[in-house]
Amino acid sequence: MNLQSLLECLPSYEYIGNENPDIKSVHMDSREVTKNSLFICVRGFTVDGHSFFNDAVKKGAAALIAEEQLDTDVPVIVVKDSKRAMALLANRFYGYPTMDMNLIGVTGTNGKTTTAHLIEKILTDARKTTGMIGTMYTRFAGVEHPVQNTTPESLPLQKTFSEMKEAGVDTAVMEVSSHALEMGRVHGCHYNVAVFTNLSQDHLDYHETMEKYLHAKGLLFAQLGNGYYPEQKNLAVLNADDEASKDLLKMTAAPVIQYGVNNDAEIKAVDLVFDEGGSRFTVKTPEESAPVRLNMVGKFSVYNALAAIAAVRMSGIPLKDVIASLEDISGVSGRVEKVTNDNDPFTILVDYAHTPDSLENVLETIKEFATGRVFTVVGCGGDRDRTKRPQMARVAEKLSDMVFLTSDNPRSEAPEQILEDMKAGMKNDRYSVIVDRKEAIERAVREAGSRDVILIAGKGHETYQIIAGQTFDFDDRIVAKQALEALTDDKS
Ligand SMILES: CC(=O)N[C@H]1[C@@H](OP(=O)(O)OP(=O)(O)OC[C@H]2O[C@@H](n3ccc(=O)[nH]c3=O)[C@H](O)[C@@H]2O)O[C@H](CO)[C@@H](O)[C@@H]1O[C@H](C)C(=O)N[C@@H](C)C(=O)N[C@H](CCC(=O)O)C(=O)O
Ligand SMILES: Nc1ncnc2c1ncn2[C@@H]1O[C@H](COP(=O)(O)OP(=O)(O)OP(=O)(O)O)[C@@H](O)[C@H]1O
Ligand SMILES: N[C@H](CCC[C@H](N)C(=O)O)C(=O)O
Ligand SMILES: [Mg+2]
Repeated sequence: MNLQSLLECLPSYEYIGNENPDIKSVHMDSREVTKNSLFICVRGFTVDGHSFFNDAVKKGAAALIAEEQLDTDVPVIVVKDSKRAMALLANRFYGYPTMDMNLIGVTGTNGKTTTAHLIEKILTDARKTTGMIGTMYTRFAGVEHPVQNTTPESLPLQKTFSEMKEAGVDTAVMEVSSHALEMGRVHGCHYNVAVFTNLSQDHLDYHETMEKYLHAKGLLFAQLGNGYYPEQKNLAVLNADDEASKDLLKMTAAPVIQYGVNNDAEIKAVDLVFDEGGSRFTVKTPEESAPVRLNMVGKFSVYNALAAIAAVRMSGIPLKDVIASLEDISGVSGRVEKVTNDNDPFTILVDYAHTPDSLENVLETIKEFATGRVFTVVGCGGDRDRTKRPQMARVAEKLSDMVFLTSDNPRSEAPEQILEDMKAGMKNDRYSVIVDRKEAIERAVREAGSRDVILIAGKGHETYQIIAGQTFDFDDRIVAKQALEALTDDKS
């Protein structure tokens, strides 16, 4: 595509000159620039992409997008906000790929990854060609690609959509983070369905207040088509039991369907019975009712299942098939994942709870069925919301017999300081502070007795730990298994 044609998507820009090079690729990282490409200079949180324009030109960039005039021989197109411009350019360069597929976006504080997986499972069982973008990976055409963000920046995102389109993807399911919505990463994505899981405290380091955090989530619903045209099917799926839905309802012009357990909802679970392995309930839709056996524990899993049922309403998949798919799932990697076998002396669960609300939900579920003591190994991420630290510690203490406060991903922060912040939430002394996560897990395993449950929270599927900016191999499940084996070896 030639430069002038590419630029047609921008509402305004400044470009003195009339060169019109053919643009073969678009990049936001100078290290990835190839010949005859367009390089977009982005001012980041860490570095300013403008400082790499010379490198980009040396590597073959034929034109630059920047927020200021740059001293170079190639055309420089000056825009007000290069990140916003990038979203529009990426969409145009890759041929507006989301116009040619169904796109389901899932947002909310907790449950996005899980709900997205449930939706993906229902759709693939119904023989739809699906794509998935989220915290754990980007997955389509049978291949998983590693990711850096839950929702990627617009340029890699639109590239992925175009690859999905090429691979014949009919429906893409994606997690949409509040950061992505706020920063415009999903600007220009054509959503058919937007799903809201819930809202509770997280990310206040970035959003500052719960109102602004909710506003960011609302952007997904505001971005949804308005449903005025019958051929343009759109649906907003809201959680009737979450207060925030009242605001989200006002932010969308699309038709709305609500799901819930307590309040009135079109998709409602009634007669809930919980057990150690999951739950049984009856799901009621406007047309029919049907029994469900869910093999994922806790009330929060029921909400995720209801959200998934509502999200696939427009796909035409019969409810009985939807339920069969949900009943076939025993969980998502790193979410309430059992490390131990039935004949082990106690139970070890690895879970991705990294907010006060998710930790509370998972611990309440564990407590309901635990016949022994509950031990919790937990930390908080560095360079993230500090105010959630004492809250998470408090929740852990309230619902556990013993807490091992330890490091999560300290990132650039001092682990000891994060633990100090957590300690501020503790009201009694039923806890130990063990900075090294491996040691903390080993201690919990050594101290657990028969029938006890150890919850290792916060890192779930993660296979790494980031300490002082460096990434090390670390997997809670492997460390726990090794600790358990060491224990068995000691005893024999
Ligand atoms: C705070 C934040 O959102 N940071 C994101 C941002 O990084 P940054 O601003 O630090 O980038 P930077 O390193 O300053 O680089 C600026 C520009 O210079 C370019 N560059 C850089 C070096 C170089 O040699 N050449 C070059 O051209 C970079 O490609 C970039 O275009 O842009 C990067 C590329 O898109 C993101 O990967 C990165 O996410 C980081 C990893 C992150 O941790 N983000 C979190 C806060 C986040 O977004 N989380 C949400 C999930 C939240 C949830 O749980 O719901 C998410 O969607 O992931
Ligand atoms: N609907 C829910 N409500 C509250 N907590 C939940 C819900 N679903 C899952 N959880 C808890 O939250 C944890 C994270 O779940 P999941 O990974 O699905 O959320 P997420 O929204 O994708 O998180 P992230 O923001 O990191 O992408 C789970 O391990 C579980 O403890
Ligand atoms: N998407 C979340 C994941 C947090 C996972 C936790 N292990 C941590 O590192 O804080 C975030 O980026 O805030
Ligand atoms: Mg996720």
